[in-house]
Amino acid sequence: MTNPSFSCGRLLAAMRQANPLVQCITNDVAMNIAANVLLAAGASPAMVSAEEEAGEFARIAGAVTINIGTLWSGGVAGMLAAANAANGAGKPWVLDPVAHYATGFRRRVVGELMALEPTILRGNASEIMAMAGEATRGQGVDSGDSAMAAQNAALTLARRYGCIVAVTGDVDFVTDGSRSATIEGGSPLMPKVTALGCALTCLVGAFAASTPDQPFEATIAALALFAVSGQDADGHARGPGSFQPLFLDALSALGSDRFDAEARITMR
Ligand SMILES: Nc1ncnc2c1ncn2[C@@H]1O[C@H](COP(=O)(O)OP(=O)(O)O)[C@@H](O)[C@H]1O
Ligand SMILES: Cc1ncsc1CCOP(=O)(O)O
Ligand SMILES: [Mg+2]
Repeated sequence: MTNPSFSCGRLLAAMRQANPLVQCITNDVAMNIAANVLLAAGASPAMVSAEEEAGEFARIAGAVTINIGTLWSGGVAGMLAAANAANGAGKPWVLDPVAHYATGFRRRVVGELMALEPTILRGNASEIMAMAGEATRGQGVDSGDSAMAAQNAALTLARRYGCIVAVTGDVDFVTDGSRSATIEGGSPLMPKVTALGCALTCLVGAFAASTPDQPFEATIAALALFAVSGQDADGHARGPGSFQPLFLDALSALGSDRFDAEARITMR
């Protein structure tokens, strides 16, 4: 167990300097908070999902993120077009398989998207465990499992699909199948604010866009930024309602030096 050999503060500074354009194909619940999270952190979000333009836009974006939270049949072609275009242009893309275990439609679409080999898969513990074929206690979009319990599933998926897997919860876990890291921090109020996980998936896209050669490190930095900012907001929040604006303020206020000092990352 060691400290990371890279600086999250430097990755944050690089991301802010690049102000990367991130194409977010996300769900109807997450649209607003995800865009605000990216703006507060220092990236440039664009919610572009229609079949007619999703592929064309992916070629000019720095990264694409795809989230199936409010899946409907008319949305699938745009997701596939964006993922294919990202692959064709050598851009990283991130998949968030929200509640994929709940219905056959979701399972089928996630299967089609996984076949296109996302750079990074980000889900809560129940989603990651179910994707590896394990029994879970997830209920709809909410996890019923701890991220610690999902570590083996994350390793299995990273090796099977050759991607980075990020599983979030009270403690986050990131792996590329050989290297792994845990990230501590955050707040118990975070799962009480809807779509924060979806917003985090978009933020992973922002870091991957500015550091495309290091998707493992980029993913850790994004999760650590949420962990430190969540902890900062928790100290002042009175509940989930006041937490959300405090969290946006904390994301934008965090400087690189304090980020490096406060991030609790352990390489395993
Ligand atoms: N009990 C908790 N304590 C601290 N942070 C948490 C807790 N649960 C979730 N988080 C944080 O909330 C964010 C969203 O994660 P999660 O709730 O697992 O995703 P989702 O919203 O997709 O279910 C992550 O940054 C995660 O670390
Ligand atoms: C409530 C809800 N219903 C469909 S998507 C969604 C948001 C889920 O957000 P998260 O996965 O970040 O909890
Ligand atoms: Mg989620």
